[in-house]
Parts: sequence; structure tokens; C-alpha cells
Amino acid sequence: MTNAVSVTGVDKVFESTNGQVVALSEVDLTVAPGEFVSLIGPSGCGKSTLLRLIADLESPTAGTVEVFGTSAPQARLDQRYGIAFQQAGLLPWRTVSANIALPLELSGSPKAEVRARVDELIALVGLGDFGDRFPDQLSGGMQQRVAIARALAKKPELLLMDEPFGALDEMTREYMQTELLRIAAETGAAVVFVTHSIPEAVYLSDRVVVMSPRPGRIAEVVPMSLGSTGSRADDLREDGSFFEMITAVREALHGGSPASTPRGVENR
Ligand SMILES: Nc1ncnc2c1ncn2[C@@H]1O[C@H](COP(=O)(O)OP(=O)(O)OP(=O)(O)O)[C@@H](O)[C@H]1O
Repeated sequence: MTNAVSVTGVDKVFESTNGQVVALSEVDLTVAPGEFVSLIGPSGCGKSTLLRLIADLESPTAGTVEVFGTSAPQARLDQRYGIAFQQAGLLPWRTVSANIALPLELSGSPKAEVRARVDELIALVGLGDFGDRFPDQLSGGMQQRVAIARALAKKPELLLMDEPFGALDEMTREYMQTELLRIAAETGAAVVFVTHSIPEAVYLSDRVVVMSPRPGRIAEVVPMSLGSTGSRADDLREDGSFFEMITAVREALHGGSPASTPRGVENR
């Protein structure tokens, strides 16, 4: 079976005015089709850089990045993945429907096809009555739903997400996490998800990749033994097994010792 993502022996060095910054060193990571993998670690450990390499928004200094068996640039051309960031990045002059339609219009899909797919996506993200609204008429959580629908427009088998819920209040954030698991299960897409929040990573993931800084490396990969991600519901957050997994990730962040949480990682 071809991996959704295959990162092999990757280094990333940035040249800056103050000299070189080794953002990533000797990173190996695979993500299976349909798998949910979160990247967590202290500020500056290279989480966003790793995601940007997979998305071909940066290129590696050494090593290879493959997406569904093709090079990252080819996967970008083929639109094999959708991407969502902390800011929803919607076009304010376009309605919800028109924002979701954008990737389809840009790739020249016929009008009737665009309309049908947009209706499908609006229903998928639970915005049935909001197709004609403009982004500034929506809450932050609703704007992120639109961004997720837009990322899914081309039916990608991979979603790349960089702190997509970081700007939301806690209740909306938990609600969106459950929604994202439902959407990922319904579409079968693999997800690579950058977060600062340990509970968010635990709740969402099949595996949590714990990174360490200077240079950015994968310190440990912690499998979440919490059942399939598609069957997780809100009450899991009060389960003993959930707290056990939170402890496992916290200990991995400290190289095995149950010390305080490092800077840039949240316990909530
Ligand atoms: N374009 C760039 N030029 C120079 N240095 C960069 C560039 N992009 C990232 N870096 C550096 O690479 C390192 C990793 O950055 P990155 O943004 O990937 O970390 P992160 O783990 O996502 O951080 P945060 O959690 O704070 O978002 C940092 O030291 C950062 O300053």
C-alpha cells in the first residue's frame, strides 16, 4: 500500500541574515492512507516547516518527501492534498458557496458540477443554511468550516492543517475537533495536523509525533490506543484512557520524565 506521506532523511536549513537555522534534522515520517497524525512540540521545533515541506511550500535541504508515491511538487500540481491554516483565509467579497467553489472554478470544472459539489460540501461541514452569507457574517468556527470545505473541494485524500482551531474559543474548538473527525471518517482522508495542544492532539490522532527543537527532530511517536478516530465522541475527554494518553504525550515531550510542560505546548 502506498503511503499518504513518506518523509525520508529530511533536513531543512534556512539561510538567514544571522546565519544558518537548522529547522529540521534527519526527519523520517510515514502517514498511512486515512491515518490521523498530529505534530506537537515546543515553539520553533519545526512543526510548520515539516508541514510546509509536505505541502511543497518549502523544499528540503536533504532527503525526500513523497505524497502518495509522487514527489511533493508533483502532488501539489495534481492537487493531491487540501490545506487549512489558523486563519481561515476566506475571500471577504465572495459568499460561502463562492469561497468553497474557488478551487473547482480555478481548475475549470463545469458549472453544474461545481454547484453539485459545493452543495455536497456545505452539507458535509454542516453549513446548509449559510451558502449565501459572506465570511464577516459568520463566527470563527463557521469560517473554519468553510475553509475545511474549500480544502476538501477537490476530494483530496490528504488534509494538511496548521493550527486550524488555534484562534477559536475552547468550546467551539472541541466541537470542531469532533466535527473534523466525522468529516475525516466520511471522506477517508488522511490528516497531518499541527497543534500546540496536548488534549487536541490526543483526541484527534491515531499517532502523535512529538518533536524536539534545535535542531528539529522527531523525539518519539506515541500511538493513541483510544479506538478508531471515527468512533470518538465528546465523552472520551472524561475517560481514564484519555488522561493516560495525555500523560504519555507529556512524558514524551520531556524525554520520559513527568516534568512541567515546555514553552509553546498547552495542557488545554
Ligand atoms: N523562512 C525562514 N527563514 C529562516 N528561518 C526560518 C524560516 N521559517 C522557519 N524558520 C525557523 O525554523 C525553525 C522552525 O520553525 P517552525 O515555524 O517550523 O517551528 P514551529 O514548531 O512550527 O513553531 P511554532 O510552534 O512557534 O509555530 C525556527 O527556528 C524558525 O525561526
